[in-house]
Amino acid sequence: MVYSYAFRRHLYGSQAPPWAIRHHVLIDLSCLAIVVAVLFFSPAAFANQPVSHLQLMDYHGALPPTGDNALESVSATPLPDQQNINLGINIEPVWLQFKVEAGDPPIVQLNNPLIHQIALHRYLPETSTFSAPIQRVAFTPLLGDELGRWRPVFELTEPGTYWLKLSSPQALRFQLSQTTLPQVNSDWRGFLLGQGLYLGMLLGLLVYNGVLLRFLKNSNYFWYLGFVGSSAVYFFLQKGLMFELVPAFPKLVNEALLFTALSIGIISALSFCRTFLMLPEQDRLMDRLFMVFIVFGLVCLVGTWWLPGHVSVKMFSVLGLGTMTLFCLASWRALQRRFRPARWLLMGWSALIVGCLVFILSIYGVLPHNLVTYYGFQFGSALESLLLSVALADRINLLRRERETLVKEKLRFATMSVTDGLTGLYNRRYLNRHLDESVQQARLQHQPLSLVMLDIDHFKVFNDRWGHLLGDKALQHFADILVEAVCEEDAVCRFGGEEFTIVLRHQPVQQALDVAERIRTMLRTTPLMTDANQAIPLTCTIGVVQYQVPESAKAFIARADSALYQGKEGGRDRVMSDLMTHQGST
Ligand SMILES: Nc1nc2c(ncn2[C@@H]2O[C@H](COP(=O)(O)OP(=O)(O)OP(=O)(O)O)[C@@H](O)[C@H]2O)c(=O)[nH]1
Repeated sequence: MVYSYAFRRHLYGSQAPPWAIRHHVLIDLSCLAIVVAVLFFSPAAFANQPVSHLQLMDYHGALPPTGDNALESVSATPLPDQQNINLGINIEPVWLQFKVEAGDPPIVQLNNPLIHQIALHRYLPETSTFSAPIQRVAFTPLLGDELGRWRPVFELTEPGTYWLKLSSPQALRFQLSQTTLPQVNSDWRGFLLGQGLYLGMLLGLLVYNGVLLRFLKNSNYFWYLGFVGSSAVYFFLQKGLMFELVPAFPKLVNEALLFTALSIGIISALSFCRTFLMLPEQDRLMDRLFMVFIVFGLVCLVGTWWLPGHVSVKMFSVLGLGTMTLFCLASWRALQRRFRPARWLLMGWSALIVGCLVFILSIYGVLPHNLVTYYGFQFGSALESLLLSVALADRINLLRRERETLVKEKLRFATMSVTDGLTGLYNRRYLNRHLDESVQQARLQHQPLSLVMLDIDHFKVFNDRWGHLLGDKALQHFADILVEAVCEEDAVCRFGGEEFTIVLRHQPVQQALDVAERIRTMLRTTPLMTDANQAIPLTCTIGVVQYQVPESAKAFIARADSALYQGKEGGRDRVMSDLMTHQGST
């Protein structure tokens, strides 16, 4: 809704037409209704019942307390939310106590595979002591034939009081529920299917954008791949899938790898955003902040292998929150600069933030605990990866369009630089270049080359009598006749003032004389028509010469000019060459 409002402002400014407001309000309300419906009516994440009488024990020893009054000696606090447990970060072991009653479902499972140490003991009332740690249920792992015992699932057949020890440098957030074995397996299949879909989608994006990187060689794609690849690795490790492949994989290494993937992901995302929004060129302040966070990300990357887990968690929380804020701020500022593809970026990061928020709010019980909220972060990440891919495509499109416009502009300027503004013919600059090339070609290929130089007669008198504006029209009229009289490959140029030239490649002087005569006759028989429909006769004098090796282009022009001059001297309205004279009627 916020974006809808922002885009409305962006699209229409302050003068949004009423229909646009109605139309956006409708979209806003529909979005809100869909989000609320999905959040509240999606299937429950784990349709299992919580364990009963769950209490947090005020005891932090490594082993359960012993002695006659072992249970009574430790004070206990019932947890406010028996289903979704959030005990935060704890450096010392945490002990929980719960009860299993006759008739309860036999399986107790804890749905966080990353907790370093989980030990479950049954209280033995006869001796006032605790049993040895209870073995986890063995499952057939996804790959291989061996049985794995890495999942925190216990089969508790005997009613009684149980003590659960948890120690982990990560935040202790989980659900502890009672269920049946078929339900555990069904949940697990659903979970694996979801993870498979997520990882499959990311893999598709990786391959697709990897191919684009290969062809487009654009650094944005490199950072995008870094980000999506790290997200895939992060969730693979965070959801405990590594233990599915290698049940004995050390938890500490899993955790360090998880944070490594997270920092590489954040560094890639920061670099992606930086190059995507062209911050070094467009937003220096944001660019500096991004650089600070990239350095911080590197520090976290190294630190995670050396620092205690709970310190890493805090550092990454600051890094994550700071980065998210920066993304939104930089994208917003880019939108203000009217950089359109930034909207995809803004939507992508927002999807991740919203996903994250939904997840956190469900932990605190504000939102219901169901599939959407439990996997909110992952949903957000999937949506974000998709939107960023769209953002890349949009940006590449924009760049391509910009490049096409540049090429067109370049072509337009190149054409303008060799075109005469009044007549649309080639100008003197073009003539010089073209004649040089033609002379070279004529020399090398031993081909004839002719030059025709034309000048409107008594043009000064024409201007004086009819004015310069009509004089301009007369020049355009003459230019039209020249273009009509010659072939496309013959270069017709305005030499300057009322003087024109035609370069006739591969043509000897005899043919050039025919062309010249044709022009002279056409001009004579096609007077200039004024707006008042008055016919004004025009004539021209033409000098024609054939190239003679080894003269220069300059000397070639000078000879044509001289032939023209002779024609003027001879009485005008005629074609002259240094070989022969064609005199027309006057
Ligand atoms: N209207 C108009 N006049 C131009 C343009 N360029 C040059 N002229 C005019 O063309 C005239 C050329 O005059 P001259 O060089 O004396 O030649 P002329 O009057 O045609 O006499 P001859 O060439 O000897 O027949 C000048 O009056 C220029 O002002 C132009 O772009 N538009």
